[in-house]
Amino acid sequence: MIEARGLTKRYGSKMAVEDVTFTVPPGQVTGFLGPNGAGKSTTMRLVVGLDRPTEGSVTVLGRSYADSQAPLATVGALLDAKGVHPGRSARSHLRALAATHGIPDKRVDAVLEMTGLSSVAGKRVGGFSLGMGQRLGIAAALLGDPQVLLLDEPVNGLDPDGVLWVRELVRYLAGEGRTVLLSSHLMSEMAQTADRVIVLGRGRVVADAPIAEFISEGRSERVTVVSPDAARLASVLLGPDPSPELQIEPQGEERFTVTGLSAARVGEIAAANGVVLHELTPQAASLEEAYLALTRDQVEYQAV
Ligand SMILES: Nc1ncnc2c1ncn2[C@@H]1O[C@H](COP(=O)(O)OP(=O)(O)OP(=O)(O)O)[C@@H](O)[C@H]1O
Repeated sequence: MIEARGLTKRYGSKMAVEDVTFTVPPGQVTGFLGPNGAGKSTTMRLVVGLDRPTEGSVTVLGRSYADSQAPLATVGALLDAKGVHPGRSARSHLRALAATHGIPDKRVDAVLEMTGLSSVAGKRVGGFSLGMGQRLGIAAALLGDPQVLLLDEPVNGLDPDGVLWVRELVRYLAGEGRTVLLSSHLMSEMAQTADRVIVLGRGRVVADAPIAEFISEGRSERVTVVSPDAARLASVLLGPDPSPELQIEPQGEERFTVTGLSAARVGEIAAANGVVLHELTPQAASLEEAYLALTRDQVEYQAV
């Protein structure tokens, strides 16, 4: 469990994180989302004590990280995969890290195996691809067999197999009762990995909810309709006095989308009016749509 209460971090006049309060529960994967510069990395650094909050507090398993007796066994973090000496091998990097934290060498071999790096463990890290570097960062995060994992953009640079591997790994770890906080800009991946999401915008929490609730909130159902009699059906659906929630967007001569009516209702109205339907497809809202709608006004660096 991670608990942030009124967490605030100012760099000079720049407010990176402002009055952030959230709980990351154990046994689940929590996605951490937000536009560039929203404050995700700063928050993660505050969790592991790499930075001190200007105000507020954050605890991991009920204690501040600085008070932790065995920090690597409490929190495993992937925050910057580049912080490794390029001349060292993957194994010697992990062994050095293990030695300074009193972790036995056999755990190094176990995490090399878990992250698929056993065959390249003796190679210089400087020659690693971006994806191999990410795997090594994840191996280091797992070294202390931690109860809490913080992974900042873990799938960055991974190929599709690697992305799937991270998804299965974090789901497995959460299934064991661990706390997992994961940031990513890949929304489709996040939708398949996370149980809940916390969204930051300009340093503040703008959403904190189970993923299904976050996706469905405030978004009405959308239905794609294809009919050889599309124009007539559209005007029947609208009726003489259309409600403001009902929207019809033409997409060519025979196709349109309806917002504000269920697929069942559209089908019933079509049947009652003798309109032939070739397609009637409810469109599920996506995490990406929900995220973009929420963060439209929260973007710090916007292209003009
Ligand atoms: N050491 C620092 N000194 C000054 N400003 C900083 C520092 N670290 C972060 N910031 C600023 O704080 C804000 C939040 O940055 P942060 O890196 O936490 O965002 P982020 O959500 O992780 O973004 P990204 O998705 O781009 O990684 C940004 O405006 C950033 O420029």
